[in-house]
Amino acid sequence: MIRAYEAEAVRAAEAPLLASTATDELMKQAAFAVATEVLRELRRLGARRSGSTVLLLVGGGNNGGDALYAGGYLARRGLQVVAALCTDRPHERALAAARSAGVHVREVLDDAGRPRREELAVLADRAGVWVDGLTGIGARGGLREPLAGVVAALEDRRAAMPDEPTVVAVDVPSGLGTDDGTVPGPVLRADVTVTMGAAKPGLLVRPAEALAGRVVVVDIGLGPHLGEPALSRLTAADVADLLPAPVATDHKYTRGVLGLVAGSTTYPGAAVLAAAGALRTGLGMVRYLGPDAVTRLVHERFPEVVVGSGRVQAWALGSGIDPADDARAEEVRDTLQRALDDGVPAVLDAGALSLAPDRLAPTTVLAPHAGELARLLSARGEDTDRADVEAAPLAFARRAAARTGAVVLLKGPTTVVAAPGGTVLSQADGTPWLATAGTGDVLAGILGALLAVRGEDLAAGRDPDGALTAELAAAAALVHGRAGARAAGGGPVTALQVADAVPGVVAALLADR
Ligand SMILES: NC(=O)C1=CN([C@@H]2O[C@H](COP(=O)(O)OP(=O)(O)OC[C@H]3O[C@@H](n4cnc5c(N)ncnc54)[C@H](OP(=O)(O)O)[C@@H]3O)[C@@H](O)[C@H]2O)[C@@H](O)CC1
Ligand SMILES: Nc1ncnc2c1ncn2[C@@H]1O[C@H](COP(=O)(O)OP(=O)(O)O)[C@@H](O)[C@H]1O
Ligand SMILES: [K+]
Repeated sequence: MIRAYEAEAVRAAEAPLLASTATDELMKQAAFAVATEVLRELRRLGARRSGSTVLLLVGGGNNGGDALYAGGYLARRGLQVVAALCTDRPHERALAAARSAGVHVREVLDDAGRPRREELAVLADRAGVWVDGLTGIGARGGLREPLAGVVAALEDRRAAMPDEPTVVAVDVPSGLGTDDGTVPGPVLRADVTVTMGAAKPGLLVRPAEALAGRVVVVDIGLGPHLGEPALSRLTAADVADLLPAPVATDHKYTRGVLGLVAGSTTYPGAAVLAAAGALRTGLGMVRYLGPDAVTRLVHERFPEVVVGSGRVQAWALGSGIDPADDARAEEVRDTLQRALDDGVPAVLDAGALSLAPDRLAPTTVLAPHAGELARLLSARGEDTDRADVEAAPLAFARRAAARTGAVVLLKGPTTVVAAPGGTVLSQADGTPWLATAGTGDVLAGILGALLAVRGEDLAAGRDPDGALTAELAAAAALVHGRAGARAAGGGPVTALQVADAVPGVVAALLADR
């Protein structure tokens, strides 16, 4: 599990260590890790960069201090290091250490405190690696001047350079929304982010995540002082522990039955895709409820699907259902109401999202994409649209979970899962090739199967804050993403191929357990 902590939690965890260690000891550890990554990047880039300069971009806080100490280590290793001071109050001890190690120091603000763009451009052009120590977790809101101007100038320069420099961010790319994952203004995009003590939420959710590059977490001993994470990301090992592996004494009813209300004469394929997702994930049985024509189509592909109602451990509702189709809408509403009354978990996709009552259960999963989430909240009196949700998916997933009392799985290039009890997870296991019609239906099936298989642990009030439900939703996103990547193999993929790749993904996850 990768755990991410907000700035305040990291600060609180640092406090006892700062009190008990020598002056700047933690900062030097952080700086050493930054220097190590710079050297690794230079090695990776090879001879082309070996003679090149390292440029330190130094702001006025401890983040700049990290960069200066790192520059000192690099200068002692024989590298050409230049520090561009973008502040009139650099960290004094770190600056002295950098100078005595041979770092060349340049002030790049004029007397009025504005960036000297030309001087900055010359320094930027000469350097193969930029170390971003402008701001870290101490920054509040979007970057102010002069740092906003410094970043804008550097981004302009980078765009004009034939050979882009490698940017190594200290702790977080400067300007990024560390806690909320937003991009509130100019941000210096990084290739590598060396982050101290623990990951930060903004490094694991979009749109900020996309500007952080490869994230390296440096252990500076905060572990025992950190509490509950603000956000987590499941790894393959975590998902393997959540997955349904049958045992010798199992039979189809002990493994879990999923009830599927999906597909319509307008969108018949959605039923096939959701059934495929569920069956390929592995469960006891799928019971399908839908129009005859759709049932025939499902049976052509999957004769093992059982038709008609009966006892189930979970429901998957809504894929390919038009809420304007009154008869089907009523069927979804009735089924959902019974599930809520009986404490049976359910995943609501597509058409079911707009049919959900105001309050749901923590074992109900809403699975919208950004546009659907905006509609869901708008129907509950909020004035939002898709662009708002895409700019702050973490905040919107949390808000929707709090508003509905359900777990919310917000789909996108990174999938954010928020539970009403506060658990938040984010998964980025897929490929952009998944952006094709029908893959969401497959995901609903995969998640439905996981809810059915773990139905006993979720039944009637057993997951009151939605924490397990949220983990299963995140696990479904990981399995779906990996299946997409595996099936695509670097090229196009269809939704049914994604489902067909799921057994291989499940087998690989279980084999590594
Ligand atoms: N403590 C330690 O020993 C350890 C600390 N560590 C490191 O310290 C970092 C935290 O350091 P920090 O608390 O000094 O804050 P930091 O991120 O440098 O920002 C403050 C500077 O930014 C400025 N600024 C603020 N907001 C701004 C804005 N919107 N736009 C523009 N400027 C803005 C602010 O200016 P001011 O508001 O004072 O005018 C001030 O100059 C952390 O990320 C990690 O790298 C680790 O090495 C572990 C050991
Ligand atoms: N750019 C992307 N990168 C990775 N995964 C994506 C991307 N775009 C969409 N996906 C994934 O593909 C699926 C699309 O689901 P959805 O929007 O419901 O499509 P549909 O309704 O056509 O089935 C989701 O699981 C989503 O996370
Ligand atoms: K930084």
